[in-house]
Amino acid sequence: MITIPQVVTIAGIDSSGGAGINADMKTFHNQKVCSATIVTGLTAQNNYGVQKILPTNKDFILAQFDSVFSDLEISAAKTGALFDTAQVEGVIQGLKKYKPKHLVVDPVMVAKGGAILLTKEAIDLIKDELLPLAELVTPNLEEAEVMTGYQITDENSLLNSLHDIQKLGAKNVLIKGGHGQGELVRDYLLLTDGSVSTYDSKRLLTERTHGTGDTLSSYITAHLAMGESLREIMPNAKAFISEAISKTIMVGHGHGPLNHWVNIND
Ligand SMILES: Nc1ncnc2c1ncn2[C@@H]1O[C@H](COP(=O)(O)OP(=O)(O)O)[C@@H](O)[C@H]1O
Ligand SMILES: Cc1ncc(COP(=O)(O)OP(=O)(O)O)c(N)n1
Repeated sequence: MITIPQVVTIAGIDSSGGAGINADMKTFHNQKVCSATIVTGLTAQNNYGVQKILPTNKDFILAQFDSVFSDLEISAAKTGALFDTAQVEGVIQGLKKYKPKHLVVDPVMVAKGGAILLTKEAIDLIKDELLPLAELVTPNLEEAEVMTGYQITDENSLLNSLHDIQKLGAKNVLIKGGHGQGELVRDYLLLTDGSVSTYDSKRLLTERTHGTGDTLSSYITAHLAMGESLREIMPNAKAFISEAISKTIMVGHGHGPLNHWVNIND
């Protein structure tokens, strides 16, 4: 008998397969954890952008929580696109009921093409009630600015943002630097003990970065389920995302998807 860590992604489906639940499941499979899904919405989406959104209703979200948690031994969960207050409420209720050991909140707000994946009202609910449940929250630079209400213009304001987001209740905070400038992409991690670590990688000059945030947060979730610490996970997570971006697969146009086959036979 083989025992495999079991995780769940609570997020939206991307019809083109590059982001959302689709990217999460490919990453989980790559990292050899077994993934369940709680679908918060469907998107008619491709690498040009998001054409249409159909959120799932709250009762159906709760029904999926009951189905998944009454059967599987879920040791880690992650959230992605949550769309509106009804979906966020359902997710908070489900998480409070089943209390997964590890929770990563990826506060997805806007897709690469500019489509809004979270309403303003829902952002407040996430800040007030979802972040206090999170072991880790993983905003990109714009999401961090929305959460704090001020702009990140330099190292100082970035460090302040890490601490201010932690004050909202998330135990650990990772601000991702993909949308920044310069030759290096720097991610900043603030841990519960107050220490800040930075993780650099070469900025890969490509538009084909659809689903980078989902892939990073699901990689981290998979390794939390395996019992690793964030300090152990982060260097490997950065190496994985760089590989998945650099070994380009030519699928679709615009912001094409990542290569989730990298290192699969290791
Ligand atoms: N062009 C790039 N080259 C290398 N790494 C990148 C690049 N863009 C994003 N990343 C990495 O991908 C992860 C997701 O970052 P980011 O793009 O900021 O998030 P999101 O997809 O949520 O907007 C981070 O670890 C970041 O460092
Ligand atoms: C259904 C769905 N969920 C999330 C996203 C955004 O994915 P993310 O990895 O944060 O970033 P992009 O690089 O794809 O914007 C999405 N597009 N669709």
